[in-house]
Amino acid sequence: MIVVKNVSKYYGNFCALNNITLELHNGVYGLLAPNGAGKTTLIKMLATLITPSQGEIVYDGKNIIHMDDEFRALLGYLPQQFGYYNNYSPKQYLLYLAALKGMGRKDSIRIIKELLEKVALSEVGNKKMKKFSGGMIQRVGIAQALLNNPKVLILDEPTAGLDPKERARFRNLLSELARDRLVIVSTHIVSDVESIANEVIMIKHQEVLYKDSVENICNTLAGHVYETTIDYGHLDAFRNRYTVLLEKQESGEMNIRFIHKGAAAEGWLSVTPSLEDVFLYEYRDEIRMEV
Ligand SMILES: Nc1ncnc2c1ncn2[C@@H]1O[C@H](COP(=O)(O)OP(=O)(O)OP(=O)(O)O)[C@@H](O)[C@H]1O
Repeated sequence: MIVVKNVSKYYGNFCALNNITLELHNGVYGLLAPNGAGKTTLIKMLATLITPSQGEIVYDGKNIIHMDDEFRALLGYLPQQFGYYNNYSPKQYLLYLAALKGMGRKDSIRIIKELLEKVALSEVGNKKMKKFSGGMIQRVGIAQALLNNPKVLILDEPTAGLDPKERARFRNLLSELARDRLVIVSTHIVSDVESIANEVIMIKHQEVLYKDSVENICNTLAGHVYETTIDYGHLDAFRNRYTVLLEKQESGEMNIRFIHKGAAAEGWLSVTPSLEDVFLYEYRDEIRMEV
């Protein structure tokens, strides 16, 4: 079990994370927030690549910084951009990394064979990676993070650049991997974690906004999400009055999904909130700034 205890991180005077406290057990945790919210900062602290300015992170009661190599032996980490050699095959690359980790050659060959099967790359194990798709490269990245059969697997934006089919395959792989370990996946894409995360952690204004099941997070908007159809001409007024989540034009009219916390008007259909609704609502200011 990992406990993040009152952790803050400053870059100079800039506070990237403020007083974060989290308890993490086996299973998949989705770390979900827009770009710049501090996901990578938290993940790098969990991977001992940077140290908290305040507070501490403990694994089974021991500070992970003091554990040093003992913690890194338990850790598998896939950074946002991982370095690999185009001219290597997955087998060559993984053998090279295994040697760096001090693993014996015979064991490495056996483990790499199993890992390539797990990430469905056995057939291309000897092919140079320069012809691989983004999804295939990410699967090599996961294989390298699994080399030491880690108890804690941390993946930073692992689905960036993947197409929907590769994303789906990736989700299935993650659920399987989380059966007997703690998996933390950071993403700004709701659908990456919605169906597989046991809990979703959302960060806002440098603090933990939610750490809960998808269902409970969705329930924070229960009774407040509606759909309706309006004339195109009323759109601006509607946008000014309500928090619009989605707009879809259909035969000259606008289908709108929106939030309202007061009484409903006639013609509004109350709908079940989704995680996407919560994401769009909670990060509406950040998202507007990005557009
Ligand atoms: N080394 C650094 N020095 C100064 N500021 C930094 C540093 N690293 C990150 N930041 C700032 O801290 C904030 C959080 O960054 P972080 O990379 O953790 O966010 P993120 O949620 O992972 O976003 P992204 O997915 O874009 O990396 C951002 O405002 C970023 O500009």
